[in-house]
Amino acid sequence: MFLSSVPARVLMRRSRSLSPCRALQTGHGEASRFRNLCELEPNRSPVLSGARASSRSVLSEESHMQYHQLASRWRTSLEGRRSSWASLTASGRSRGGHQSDSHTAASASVGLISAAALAFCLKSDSEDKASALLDACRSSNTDELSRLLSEGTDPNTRHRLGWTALMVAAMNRQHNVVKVLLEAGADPNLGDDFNSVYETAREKGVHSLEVLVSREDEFSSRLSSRASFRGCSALHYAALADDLRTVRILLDAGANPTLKNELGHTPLTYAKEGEMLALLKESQNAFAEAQRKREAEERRRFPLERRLKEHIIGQEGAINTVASAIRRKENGWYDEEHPLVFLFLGSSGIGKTELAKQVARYMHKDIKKGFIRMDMSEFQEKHEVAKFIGSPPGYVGHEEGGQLTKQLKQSPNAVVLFDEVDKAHPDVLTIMLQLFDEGRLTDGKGKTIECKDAIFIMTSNVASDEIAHHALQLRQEAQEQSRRRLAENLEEVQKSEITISNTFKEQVIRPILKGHFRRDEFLGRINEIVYFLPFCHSERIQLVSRELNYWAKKAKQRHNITLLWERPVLELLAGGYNLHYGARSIKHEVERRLVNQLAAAYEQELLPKGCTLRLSVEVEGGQEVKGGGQEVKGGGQEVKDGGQEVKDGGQEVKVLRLELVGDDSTARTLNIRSPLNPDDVNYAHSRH
Ligand SMILES: Nc1ncnc2c1ncn2[C@@H]1O[C@H](COP(=O)(O)OP(=O)(O)OP(=O)(O)O)[C@@H](O)[C@H]1O
Repeated sequence: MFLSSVPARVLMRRSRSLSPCRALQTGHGEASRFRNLCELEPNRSPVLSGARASSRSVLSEESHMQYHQLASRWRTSLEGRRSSWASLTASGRSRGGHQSDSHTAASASVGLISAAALAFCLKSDSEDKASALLDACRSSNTDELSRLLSEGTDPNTRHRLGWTALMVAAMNRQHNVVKVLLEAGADPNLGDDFNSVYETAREKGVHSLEVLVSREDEFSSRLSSRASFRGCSALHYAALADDLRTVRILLDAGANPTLKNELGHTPLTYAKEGEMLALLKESQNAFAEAQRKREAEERRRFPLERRLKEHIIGQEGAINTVASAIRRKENGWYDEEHPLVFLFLGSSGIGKTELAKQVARYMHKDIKKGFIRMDMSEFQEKHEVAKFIGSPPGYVGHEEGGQLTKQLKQSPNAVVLFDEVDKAHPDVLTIMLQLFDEGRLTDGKGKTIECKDAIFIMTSNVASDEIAHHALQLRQEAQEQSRRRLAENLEEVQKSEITISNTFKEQVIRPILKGHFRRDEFLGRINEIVYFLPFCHSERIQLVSRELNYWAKKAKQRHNITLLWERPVLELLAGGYNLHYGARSIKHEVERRLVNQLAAAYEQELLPKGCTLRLSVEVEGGQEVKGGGQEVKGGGQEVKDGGQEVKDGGQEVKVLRLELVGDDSTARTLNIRSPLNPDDVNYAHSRH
């Protein structure tokens, strides 16, 4: 069945004359430069001489016979389909403006078909233009190219198999075409999506011969069918084509010579000796230096601490420790033989994972590739070691590889999070120790992955109660000290950073860690133990604020509803804080008290589109708690940990009320019925 989709031209191909790229392969021992690009065929250049890559080499004699028979059928059927569409389109066009009344019913159905045909035509028109543009690039038809561009055809047009027009021009040494495309706004730094012929055929679900023929006819016949070209830029292709002029034009237009393709090679790897090599080397160094300076300047102007604080509330000590260690690494003040290793300690939901993610986002713009997360509770049993780094040959799962090694192989400089490391089996810890010590890891297949540039972050809740208790104690002492000094603003005292003492670390935390991990050398390989503290009152208020802003944005975007609130609302919701669940308890409290009500009100159609809702706090029984935007002092009203209601004097229960604000600023309390009890009209005033 597959064979029927093979174009006839596959069968008609003749050998091509020797390409000008032959020198690349034969001259001056250059072939070794290209070796890595041909992973599947070592020692062969991705640039071939003559027709070596032609489909003939793929086609066996037997297949030839089959194709001869099947190709004519395939062509007839395709042509049949094309002509029926063409006649449909023609009838659709000729009918326009000439419809007679007597044919209304018939023409309605024909009109429908015409519309479909027209849509088909419009789509195929833009596809035609794209393919005409690619053709014009390959044949150096600059007049046709300019015409197509002036008609609005995208200069970054891609072939359906992945390459761009600029790549076609660069590979075919068409420097005039390259110039026209760049002037029209073509991006010189786009990467090719084309893999090898076989991989691309698999990914696109088409026959490999069809891919091979397209690649040869519509891109270049001088490239290996087996090598992977994914990630190659126009500059890579210009270097492969040994076209110095095009390389210069691309560099002048801002092409990045440090861009690596999927095999990790810059264009320089594919340059022959001489002027091209010197030019690419020089521009690669200059580009890297300029980039380094830009990044250093950006780091100075916008330090890591500031970036982290934009996303993380509180945890100043943790942020400063991590940012300092990363600054040492970035500026070359670190031990290059070992990767950076952190242990994040603290209770649940206080930002350990969030900080690791933000570090990954800072180090690698692409967080998907730059962040690896391993849930260590999945490696509690001895036999689960195999899942971690892969099974040895002959064992089940050998082919699959290990969860860690598979990901590390793809990004050896990633930020790796080992969540709940205390749950891992001691044998897994032994592997981690080797990883931290040597900066490399050998997988089940015996392949070694170098990862000295990775950053490893372990998290654990071990000793979290002790840390939380110690922090609360320190805060209380700071408050009392402040009171003694007759400090007016207790909020400031709460905000001020408290520092975990070395005595506490050595005398309380270290023995707990030692008792748990049982290995001094494991703890010895950790560069920094980072302490995460429970949130103080002002931080809880910030967490609530952030959460409310999140929901207000959603309400606006989804339902055009404006949410307004004042300080007592923040205080009320901050009361839901639970020491053991951290920021998660605040999220939960906002959902429980506010979002549930909003959803019920919406369902009961109490929220007109574009309305304004004011949130307020009411003491059960009817009296509103006035905030008036005034600061409520943190020390005055104690907010209890443990998710209990805020009670004043142990009697009053405060509830969240939703009011609809009219155009004349009058407010009307919403009567939301309990979803569980439709008759309960006092839902808004009852506790959930
Ligand atoms: N300090 C913080 N600042 C802002 N958001 C936070 C902070 N701490 C936690 N959060 C939010 O709370 C949620 C849980 O946080 P996170 O995953 O970082 O917790 P954790 O400390 O790693 O806890 P666990 O040990 O349970 O994994 C996340 O949505 C996160 O954005």
